[in-house]
Amino acid sequence: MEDSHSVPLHHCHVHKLRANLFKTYALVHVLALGAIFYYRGAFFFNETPLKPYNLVHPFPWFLIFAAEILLSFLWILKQPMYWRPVTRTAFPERLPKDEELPRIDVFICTTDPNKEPTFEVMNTVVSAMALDYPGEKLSVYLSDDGCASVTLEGMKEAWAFAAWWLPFCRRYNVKTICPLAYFDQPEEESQSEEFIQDRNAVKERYEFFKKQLRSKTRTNGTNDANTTGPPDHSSLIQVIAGSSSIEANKPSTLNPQKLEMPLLVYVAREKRPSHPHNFKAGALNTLLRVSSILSNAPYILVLDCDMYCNDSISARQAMCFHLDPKISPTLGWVQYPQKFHTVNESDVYDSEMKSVWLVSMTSLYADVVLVYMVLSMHSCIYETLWPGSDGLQGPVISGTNLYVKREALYGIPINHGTSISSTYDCTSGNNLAKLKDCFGSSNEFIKSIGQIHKPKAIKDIELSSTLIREAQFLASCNYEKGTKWGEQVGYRYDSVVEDALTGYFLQSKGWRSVYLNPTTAQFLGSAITNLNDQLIQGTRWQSGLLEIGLSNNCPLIHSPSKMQFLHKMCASWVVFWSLDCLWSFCFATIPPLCFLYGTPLYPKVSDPFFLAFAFVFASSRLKTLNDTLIIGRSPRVWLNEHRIHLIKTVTCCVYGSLDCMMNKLGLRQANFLPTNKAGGVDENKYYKMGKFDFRTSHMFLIPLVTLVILNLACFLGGVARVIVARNWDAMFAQMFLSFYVLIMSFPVIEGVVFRKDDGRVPSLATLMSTAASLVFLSLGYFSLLH
Ligand SMILES: O=c1ccn([C@@H]2O[C@H](COP(=O)(O)OP(=O)(O)O[C@H]3O[C@H](CO)[C@@H](O)[C@H](O)[C@H]3O)[C@@H](O)[C@H]2O)c(=O)[nH]1
Ligand SMILES: [Mn+2]
Repeated sequence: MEDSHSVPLHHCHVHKLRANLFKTYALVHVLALGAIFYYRGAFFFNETPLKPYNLVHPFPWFLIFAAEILLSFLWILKQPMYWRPVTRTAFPERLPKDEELPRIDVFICTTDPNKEPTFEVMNTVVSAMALDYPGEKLSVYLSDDGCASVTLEGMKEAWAFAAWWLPFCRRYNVKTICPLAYFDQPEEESQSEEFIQDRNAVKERYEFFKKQLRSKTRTNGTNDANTTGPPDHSSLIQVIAGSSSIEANKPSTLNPQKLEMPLLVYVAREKRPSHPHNFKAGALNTLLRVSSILSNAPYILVLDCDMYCNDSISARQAMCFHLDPKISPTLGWVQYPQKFHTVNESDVYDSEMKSVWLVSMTSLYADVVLVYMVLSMHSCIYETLWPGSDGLQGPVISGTNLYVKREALYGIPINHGTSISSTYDCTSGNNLAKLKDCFGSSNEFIKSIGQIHKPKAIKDIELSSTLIREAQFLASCNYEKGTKWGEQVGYRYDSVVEDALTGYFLQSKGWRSVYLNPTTAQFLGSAITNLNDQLIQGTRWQSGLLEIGLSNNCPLIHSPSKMQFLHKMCASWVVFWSLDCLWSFCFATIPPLCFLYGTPLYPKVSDPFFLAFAFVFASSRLKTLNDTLIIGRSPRVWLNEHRIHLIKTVTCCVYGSLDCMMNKLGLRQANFLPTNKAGGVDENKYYKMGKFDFRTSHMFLIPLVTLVILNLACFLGGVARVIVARNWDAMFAQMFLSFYVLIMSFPVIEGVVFRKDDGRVPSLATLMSTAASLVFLSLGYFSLLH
């Protein structure tokens, strides 16, 4: 052990030059911001107004100024994200021997077999079992919130297939450990005879596995009582174990002497209509408790059912950080990015979320800044959020793909370190009573806390009926009553983005995290490739984030907090993201209306202030284009990312904020509608063609189409007016912006006017939006021309 620690297990590279370049760039933009504020402010204070002030109504000027101030405030909040960019590398080959590695529990959540196809979910399960980690130290738990028999049956099939798959992966050092992904790849050539034979045998077994699952889904997938009515069932926990029949026909080469299979456990917690079940957070907390009495690993890999382990090394990479004595006392989690295997080149919905995970650190020297000031409704978020926050105190929990420390989730204060077993000793009655108030009444659970770091061989667990009964008790819906689960212990319940809430809460307690983005994608998921689900998901996120922002958990005011001020700023920007809709609505309506009615809002081309706007516009466009090209994407991808952000800002941000307000006022209950991963051929056909699929609710279409029609009308009318009045100098900025907006909105215009297929914007939505834009036009007429 001594030896293995003399060389570092990981390396952290700080990009100082880039940070400095970025700061310089930001400074120039702040100066431009100052110029713009002066230009706007002078309107209210200057006795002899500069041109074109005498032409302008104070009301739109005031609104646009307010929008710019809000925008600048939000922009400032996120700046620290770029001040210390870092890149990390792990050296798993330097880890101590396998015997010295800690145990890992894998938690996978699924909820609805109709939306989350069982075969794909089981591929996630098998891929997690196949991680390159000692089998006796790995346990995989699946939480099935749907309590569907097809899922339980699927688990048994998965175990049986894993008994073939794992030895195959180990023997031939297979890197792509998800069977679905592996067998989708072209077959490797020039392999040994033995390999080819084994691969064919495993492939045959895989086809059988697939057939079994598909037929089970057809026969009982949708007929389950629990997937139709409200959930009402007791808890069901089963340790999946193989039978000897699966060994039949297995080639002897795939029967190694020393292969331990990981423990595999199916958990469906109790659900009753009268009890809130707190969605995924509730499911994860149940898994925390159930696993504590079975395997009780100190580290937990959390996965969504739609995210499989693509490569085998992630567990060892993560341990390079968790086992580094320098950082491990405060290290809460190691976060990997979410990458997707279902995205295509054009990726019209930016399903890949390039801005969050992908944009390479090499482009961190610049950012979108004042573009917001001039660029009507575009919220072009090309930032590198997670890599950047790693340079502060670490990325927030991002739902899936993280190796988190069990202690951190239990709310155990940092620095207990070695004394955890004595602090959580339940032999003293007084102590025990206190612990029960916090963690609930299970003695077994409380005993397990003190034993987190004690070695425990999973195979030694005596899977007695008493233990299973205890696990069922831990998974019952009354267990958390009167305890601190969901408030101080486990994942938090007060937001549907439980990941961000829990992450910020832990960071405020002093836990730190790291972001690891190795070249080979460690996890791959199925991205949402239809507009409707994108908008539903976006609305849920915005509602959940604002819920955090407007509560005591808001990172900016939460106290006491061990978050640095700069980190608090960035976290606050994330939770107030939905406020983008306020300024974007102003920008989407006021400049075009003023253009139509001949009211200039921006400096003349000949005015030096014009330069400030023009500089910001051009430099930020070039910067974001550069970001896209650097990660190897085409300019078309850049355009698409703008477009989808435009759409989401005027839909998800608006409805997310409304949803949050209604939750707060008690008019609505929080809801976590899982996204549909079953996307049929028909649903994906437009995505594959690189076209938008407007088959979504009118609620989403109307604000979007209204704004586009309004901008189109204003552009046409405004240009006519400029031609007549010959004031292009004063109106150039607005004319250019309207034109830019139209280019950006082209898919919507196409969906309204040109498309004839079923993915077009329905006529009713167009009609209602036209009526709404007429209202805006008349409002503009009365306020600007009267
Ligand atoms: O009542 C529920 C609802 C959802 N889930 C599971 O939660 C996961 C995420 O749900 P999904 O429909 O895939 O939502 P996404 O919007 O894709 O999830 C993102 O956003 C969530 C927060 O809203 C995070 O928890 C996720 O990790 C993150 O990937 C899935 O495995 C679901 O099966 C449950 O277990 N119980
Ligand atoms: Mn998902």
